[in-house]
Amino acid sequence: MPAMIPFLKMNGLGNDFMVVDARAGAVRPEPAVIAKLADRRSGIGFDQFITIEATRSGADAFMRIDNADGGEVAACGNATRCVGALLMEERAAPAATIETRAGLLAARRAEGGLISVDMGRPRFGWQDIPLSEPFADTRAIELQIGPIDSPILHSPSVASMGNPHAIFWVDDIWAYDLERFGPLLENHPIFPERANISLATVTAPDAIAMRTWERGVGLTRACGTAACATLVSAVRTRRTGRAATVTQPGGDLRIAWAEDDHVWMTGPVETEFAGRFDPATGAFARDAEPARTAG
Ligand SMILES: N[C@@H](CCC[C@H](N)C(=O)O)C(=O)O
Repeated sequence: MPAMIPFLKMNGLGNDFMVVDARAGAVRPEPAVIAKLADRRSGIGFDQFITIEATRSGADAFMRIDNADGGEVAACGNATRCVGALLMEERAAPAATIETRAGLLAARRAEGGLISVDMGRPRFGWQDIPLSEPFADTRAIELQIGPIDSPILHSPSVASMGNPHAIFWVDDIWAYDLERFGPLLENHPIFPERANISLATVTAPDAIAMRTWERGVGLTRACGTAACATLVSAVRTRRTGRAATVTQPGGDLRIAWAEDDHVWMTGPVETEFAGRFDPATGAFARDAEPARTAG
């Protein structure tokens, strides 16, 4: 009989996660098993596999993030809210600190049952994104797809929120086949670690609409770090003020770039169901009981 490990299925604005508590003992499925579990037809179906691990850093826990393709990455805004909500609920505390590969992130409860996370400082240097060649100004880099004299998409802003983002400013975010252009841009040689690709438009000085092709995932209903990267890029290019509602297909996030350079993200979390899985094979079963936890 395989050792079946409990998991929660959670989401932040429809950006969904399989969340595993590995604080009592390591749980580290092979990338192929994560990809199998992420499959929306035959598996549980999710964008990221999230592992909560013990840490000695002083934070409440370490959060490991694997994309649906099984590749480990450093940052995930929506999952940080979910894990923050779980840790706060567990401790009946108003705040939690989460260690990630992108740094220590603080989560706290906000009005209306929402969760706020300090996503840290954005970075804009070409080596920070990273890009494969120097660019002095990353507010609009030389990158285009389509005919040279009439490009379809061009001159994205780039930023790192612990992970690489490129934001193409367009008039209509639905006028482009992101499923077709996303993979081309994600894997463009200018991005040596690949990149998350967003289309964004400013709808008011404090409102942005956007959608994202996530590295290692594909089209998502929402991406927290992309929303943060887009707001700071909008400020740098004088498109918006320092706080805005960012609307994605899954709903709204409130993003604010504080004067101390930290980016705050506020939004909902939801727990969908609980289950058990075998990390060696990817076999899984959904619990009959509804999950009783955060969100
Ligand atoms: N959904 C996330 C981002 C997850 C990681 C991303 N796909 C990457 O590869 O960097 C979010 O909410 O930020």
